[in-house]
Amino acid sequence: NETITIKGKQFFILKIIGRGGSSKVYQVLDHKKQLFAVKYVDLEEADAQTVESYKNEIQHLNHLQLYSDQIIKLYDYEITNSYIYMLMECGNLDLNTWLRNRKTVNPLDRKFYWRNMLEAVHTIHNHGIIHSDLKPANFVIVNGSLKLIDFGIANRLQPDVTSIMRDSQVGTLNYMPPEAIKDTSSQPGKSRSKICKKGDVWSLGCILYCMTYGKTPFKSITNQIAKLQAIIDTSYPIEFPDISEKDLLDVLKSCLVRNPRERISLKELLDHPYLHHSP
Ligand SMILES: CN1CCC(Oc2ccc(-c3[nH]nc4cccc(OCC5CCCCC5)c34)cc2)CC1
Repeated sequence: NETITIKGKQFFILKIIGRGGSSKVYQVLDHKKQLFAVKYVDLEEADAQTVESYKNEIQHLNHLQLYSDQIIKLYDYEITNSYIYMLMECGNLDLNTWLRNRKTVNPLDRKFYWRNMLEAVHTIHNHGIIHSDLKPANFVIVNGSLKLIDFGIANRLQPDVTSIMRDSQVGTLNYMPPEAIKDTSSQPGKSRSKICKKGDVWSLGCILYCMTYGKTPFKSITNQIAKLQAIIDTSYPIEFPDISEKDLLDVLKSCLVRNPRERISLKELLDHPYLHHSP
């Protein structure tokens, strides 16, 4: 069986969890049979800017360990000119897979997971990080609670079409905020518009919408251009079928406001009755 050595410690590969363009995530065991996730990044093809973005993500992940349990644990890492190894906490399941496997989400799980997501994103915002590409695949369930596994800082290494991380929802538009689509200031391609924290609130709202209604607000529009148009079209109404949890309905309507200035803030979401009142 294959092994990986990080800072002199040997790990036994159990299986591959996911793979991207030049990155792979393995489930491994150490000599004490403790389970870990190891993220491997091949830097041979990476340009200096990409290497820099990975180092930046690792520095932030390493620093934010101290601030919240809802950030995935990073135990150690090894960076050379040709590869990166990150030794991380291993979860049971990513939220995207978990959502895909179930029709409905029970209200208690939904509220608990919402609290976890808010805490994780509040933590990165407090340290000046705006994810700007939040989706269920960025969260993993570890012993029943959700943890954020990446900050959207590291460039998406050019995914070779064959092994694109199919479960990681790379490139989905279903969680994209209107202002990111309309934002003409950022030059096309490379730099996603990280214009403001409210964009992450819209994406989180789309995740909660999916946990409430079983699909994201614009899921039914399959044509990508039509989908982008609907997201920015204020005359295209987002449907909010009536539900018994009125606080939840208010959270959804407050997150999915197209004007970022009128959209609820993360701070207000943390104080919202949905998190504090029983059912
Ligand atoms: C489809 N199948 C996949 C494996 C398994 O789900 C996961 C298990 C562990 C994890 C994980 N833990 N720590 C992790 C630390 C970093 C990255 C991680 O994943 C990355 C990427 C893997 C593909 C799905 C999106 C996240 C990490 C994540 C998914 C069961 C479902």
